[in-house]
Amino acid sequence: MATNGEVAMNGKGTGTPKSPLRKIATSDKHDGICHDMSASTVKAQTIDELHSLQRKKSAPTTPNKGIQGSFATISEEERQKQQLQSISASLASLTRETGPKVVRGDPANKIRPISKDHHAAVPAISVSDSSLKFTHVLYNLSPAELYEQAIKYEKGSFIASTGALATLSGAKTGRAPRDKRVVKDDETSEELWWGKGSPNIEMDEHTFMVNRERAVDYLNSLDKVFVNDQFLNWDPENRIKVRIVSARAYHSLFMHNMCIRPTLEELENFGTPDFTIYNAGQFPCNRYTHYMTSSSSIDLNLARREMVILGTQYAGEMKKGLFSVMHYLMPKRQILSLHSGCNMGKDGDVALFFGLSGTGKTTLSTDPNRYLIGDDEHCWSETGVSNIEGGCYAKCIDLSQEKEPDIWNAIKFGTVLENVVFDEHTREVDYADRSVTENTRASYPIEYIPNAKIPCVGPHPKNVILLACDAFGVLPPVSKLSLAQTMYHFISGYTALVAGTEDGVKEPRATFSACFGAAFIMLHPTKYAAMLAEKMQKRGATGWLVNTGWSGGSYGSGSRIKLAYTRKIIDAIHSGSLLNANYKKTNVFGLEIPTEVEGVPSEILDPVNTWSDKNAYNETLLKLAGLFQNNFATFTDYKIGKDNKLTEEILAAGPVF
Ligand SMILES: Nc1ncnc2c1ncn2[C@@H]1O[C@H](COP(=O)(O)OP(=O)(O)O)[C@@H](O)[C@H]1O
Ligand SMILES: C=C(OP(=O)(O)O)C(=O)O
Ligand SMILES: [Ca+2]
Ligand SMILES: [Mn+2]
Repeated sequence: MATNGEVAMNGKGTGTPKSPLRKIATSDKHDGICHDMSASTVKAQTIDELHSLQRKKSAPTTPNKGIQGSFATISEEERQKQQLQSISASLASLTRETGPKVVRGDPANKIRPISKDHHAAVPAISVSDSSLKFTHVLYNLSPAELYEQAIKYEKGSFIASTGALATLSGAKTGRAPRDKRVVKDDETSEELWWGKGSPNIEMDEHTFMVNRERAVDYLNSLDKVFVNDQFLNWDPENRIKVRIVSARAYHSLFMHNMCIRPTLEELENFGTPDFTIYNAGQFPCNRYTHYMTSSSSIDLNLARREMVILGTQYAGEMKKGLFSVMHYLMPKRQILSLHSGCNMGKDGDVALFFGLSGTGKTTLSTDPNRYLIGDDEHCWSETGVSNIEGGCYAKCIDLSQEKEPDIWNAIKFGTVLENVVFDEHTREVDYADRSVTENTRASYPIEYIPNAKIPCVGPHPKNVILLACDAFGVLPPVSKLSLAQTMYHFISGYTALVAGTEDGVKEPRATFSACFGAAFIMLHPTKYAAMLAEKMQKRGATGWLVNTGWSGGSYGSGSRIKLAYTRKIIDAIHSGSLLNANYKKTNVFGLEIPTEVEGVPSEILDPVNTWSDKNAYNETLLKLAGLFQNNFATFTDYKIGKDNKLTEEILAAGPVF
C-alpha cells in the first residue's frame, strides 16, 4: 500500500504512475512516518493511563471541617467502614453469617485487597458459599453509572431517543395486591385493619423469616447488589430513612427517582435506616411455603421495619410498599397520609387530588399554571402538607406532547421508561403501542417538572378534589360537596373503568376502594376518614367530586370528558370562582352542580342533558346508586369522629332512591 506518502497504483508500488497524480504531502519531518499534527498528544503512556485521566475523583463526601465545637468529626475512612458495616448487617443471614463480606464498587473493576481488620463474618453458626466471597455494593450510584450498569448487564435496557432509560419489568407489569402479606403479631392484630375488604392479608412471623432468608440468600449469592439510602417525606420533622437493597440497576434508578435524594452531607450522617426493602424480584417465592399462593410475594413486617419482595420485578411495588408503611407510621403521629396529588397556586392555595389509578392525579396536579408539590403520596400534618416522595410516576399510554407537555418533557436522561415499545433504530417511543402492557410508565425526579415546588411542602389545603373516572357516564363533571358528602365519597372511593383491552367486554366495572387507596391503607378506613373530616373542618377546606370519565352515555355510546374541559373545571375550583357559582341539586345522589363553568359547555354539566335515551340514563343512575349502597353497607356499623352526628350525616349523604 501507500508508503512515503505516495499513492500506490495497481499494486505496483511507487515507481511509475500512469497518470500524473499529485504527491500527497504528509509532514515536513522527513522521517518516513505519518504524523497527524492536528492536535497535541495526550499525557498518557498507556490506554489504561489515558482512561484514568478521564475520570476525576469525586469531591470527598466529608468537607474537611476539622474540629467543630468540642466534637471531632470522624475520619472519612472510619465513616466508610461504618457504612459498609451497616450494609453488611442489613444483608446478614439470620441463621448463619453475621453479615457478608461487602466491598464497595463494581466487581468488573479490580477487587480491593482485604483489609486486616475487616469486620465481616466470624461465622455465627455455619458458613455458606456466599460468605467466602465478596458481595460488591453499588451504593447510591448516580443515574449515569446506573445507566451503564443497566445497559451492560440487564437485557431489555436501552437508551430511548430522548435520553430516558427504557427497560422491562419482566413477567409482572403491574402491582399484585393479592400477593401482599402483612405480619400479624400481637401488636398488629390489634392495630391494623384485617378481614373483608382489607388489603392486609396475614402472614406469621416465621413465614416472613423464611421469605426474608430466601431473599437475603439470593442477594448474597450475587456478585453485586445495589443499595440506595434515601428519605421519605419532605417534612423534616417526620422524615423516614429508607434503605433499598436490590439486584437491578433499573430498581436502583427507579428508587433514586421516586424517593427523596439525600445530599452528600445528609448521606454522611445517614446511620441506620428506619426501614429496609429487600428486593429479590427476579427470584420467586416457594409455593410450598405457608401462605404462598403464587410465585410472587410482597411481605411487610412492621415490627422488624422490613419488606421483602420475591417473584416480581415491577418497581411500583417498592414505591407503594413504602406508602403502606407511611399509612401506618404517620397516623400514629396524628398525621394523615393521603393517596393524592397536590399542587399550589401563586397565592399559596393548595389543592389535593384524590383518586384511584388512572383517574387523573398525576395529569391534573401537573399544571403549568401551578406549583407541583407531588403527584401521588402526601402527608397532612398540623403544619400543612408535604410530599412523601421525590419523584413522579406517570402513566404514559397514549401520552401526547400537545396535551401533557410537562410530562412529555420530563422524559429525558435519568427518567426510567417502563415497558414501552420503541423503534429499534431511531429509539423513538411509540406511546400508543400496548404490545407489552397498557400500564406503561415513566418515573422521573420531581425537579424534571419545571414548576415543581422544592422543598415539596405547602400550607393547609383549600380544596379537596375527589376524582372518579365514571365509565357509566352518570356522575356530573363537577359537584360541590358538603363535608358529610366528602366523607361518604372518600370512604366509598369509587371509580369505574372499562375492562382493559379484552374483547366483548362492554360493561364498565365499578371499583370501590376505601380512601381512594384501599390497597395501601393499614388501619380501618374510618380512622383516615375521621382525620380528614377533622382537618377539613378545622382548615375550612371545600370538597369537590370531579368525574374525569364518561359523558353523553356509558362507555361504548358516550365519550370521555375532554381533558381540556376537566382542566377548565379544575381552574374554576382553584380560582375560587366555582365556589360562588349558582347551583342546583341532582336526583338520587343529591349532588350540588353548577349551572355554568367558564370554558365548559353548560349542557354537559348536568349529565342527563347529554344522554339521548333518558330512560337508559335513569336506569344506569339507579344501577350505580345501588352499587354505592351495597358497598357502603360494610361501613354502616362504624362511628366516625367524636360524636354520632357526623356518622349520621355521612350515612345520609349517600344516594337516596
Ligand atoms: N378528562 C380527563 N381528566 C383526566 N385525565 C384524562 C382525561 N381524559 C383522559 N385522561 C387520561 O387519563 C389518564 C389519567 O392518568 P393519571 O393522571 O396517570 O392517573 P393517576 O395519577 O390518578 O393514576 C391520563 O393518561 C390522561 O391523559
Ligand atoms: C403506581 C400506582 O399508582 P397510580 O396509578 O395511582 O399512579 C399503582 O397503583 O401501582
Ligand atoms: Ca395509585
Ligand atoms: Mn399517578
